[in-house]
Parts: sequence; structure tokens; C-alpha cells
Amino acid sequence: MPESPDAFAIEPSPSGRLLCGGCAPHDSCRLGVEIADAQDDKVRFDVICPPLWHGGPGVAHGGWKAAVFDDVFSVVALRVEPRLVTKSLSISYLRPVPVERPVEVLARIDRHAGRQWKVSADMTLAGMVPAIARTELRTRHPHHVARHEAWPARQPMSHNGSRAES
Ligand SMILES: CCCCCCCCCCCC(=O)SCCNC(=O)CCNC(=O)[C@H](O)C(C)(C)COP(=O)(O)OP(=O)(O)OC[C@H]1O[C@@H](n2cnc3c(N)ncnc32)[C@H](O)[C@@H]1OP(=O)(O)O
Repeated sequence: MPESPDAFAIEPSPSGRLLCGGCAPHDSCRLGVEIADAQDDKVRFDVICPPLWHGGPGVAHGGWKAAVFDDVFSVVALRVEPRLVTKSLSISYLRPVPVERPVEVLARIDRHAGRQWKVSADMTLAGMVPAIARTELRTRHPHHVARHEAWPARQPMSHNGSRAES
């Protein structure tokens, strides 16, 4: 019988990194995120924006910052709970971040009760805070991925061939 799509768990890579499914085959984080120091409910990260992710000239794309925050939030909570999903993500973009310049991100669990998690983080660069963010995570239901795989197949097709929302 095929293994359930919900059976997956993020394991350390050959070099000991925690990586998303897209980066695991490369054994490196393509967003430029590395764990610098981990304590129980907070983790500090060294982060460098690869030039690939520039938006304006020489500065990081806002989507890169969002992906970095999504990753670090997962890492800090995954150390406690391996089955997580992001419910919401809120970012304040306060200053531009240059590409290829080291920045630090400190993420901390603010609250955890049952399936509900609140996690926040600051990005700092040379004593400035170019971005702050907070998230709500949920512990995944046991059949989260299988339900998501089944859900689009049930949606009716729209006139242009795409599936309509319901
Ligand atoms: C460390 C390595 C580094 C990096 C490793 C980490 C990698 C990077 C980060 C990964 C983290 C992500 O980005 S995860 C990807 C982004 N996030 C998502 O795709 C989440 C999509 N949203 C959801 O699945 C849902 O909204 C939830 C689970 C968040 C809702 O949770 P909740 O608020 O507790 O509500 P809940 O009662 O469970 O469900 C609300 C309604 O949604 C329905 N529902 C819930 N789950 C599902 C489901 N799977 N499929 C269909 N429907 C669902 C329920 O039946 C209900 O319908 P009704 O009763 O109201 O009708």
C-alpha cells in the first residue's frame, strides 16, 4: 500500500540542516537561512539574501523576506512539533535589506496551546530593524495533506477551464 502523504516529517539533511522539501535535495537553503543558535523557545538565524532574490536594484524582494520568515517560524516550532502548517503571516517592511549582506533573525514562540501557535521574529541589520513579523501556526490535522489532495478534485471547473472556488 502506498505511504500516506501525511507520513512525511522534516529530518536533518546529510549536513545536519533542517530544510524544506524544495531545498532538501540540494542540502542547502536556497533562501540563505542558517541556524546560528537554538534555545528552547527561540532560535537565532544568520541570513544572507542571495542575489537571485533581489527585487529593486541590490535590495531583497519582499517575497524573499516573507519566505524567510515562514521558514524560521517553522523551524522554531518544528523543534517542538513536527507537524505544522502556517495559518497566517503578517510582516512589517520597515527598511530595505541589501542582497549579499548578513542579517540576523531572532524567532521566538510567544504562545502555544493545543494546536495553536503564535510565533514572532525580528530581522536586524547593523543595529537596525528592517522587518518584523508574526505568524499563527497550526498543528496539522492527521490527514491534512491527503484532504488537500482530494479537495481540488471535487471543485467544479469554470468556463475558462480553471477550477472555481467554492
Ligand atoms: C525546518 C525546516 C525548514 C523549513 C521547513 C518549513 C517549510 C516552510 C514553511 C512551511 C509552512 C507553510 O508554509 S505551510 C503552507 C501554507 N499554509 C497552508 O497552505 C495552510 C492552508 N490552510 C489550511 O489548511 C487551514 O485553513 C488550516 C489548517 C490552517 C485551518 O486551521 P484552523 O484554523 O485550526 O481551522 P480548522 O478548524 O482546522 O479548519 C477550518 C476549515 O478548514 C477545513 N480544513 C482544514 N484543514 C483542511 C485540509 N487539509 N483540507 C481541506 N480542508 C481543510 C476544515 O474542515 C474547516 O472547514 P469548515 O468546517 O469551516 O467548513
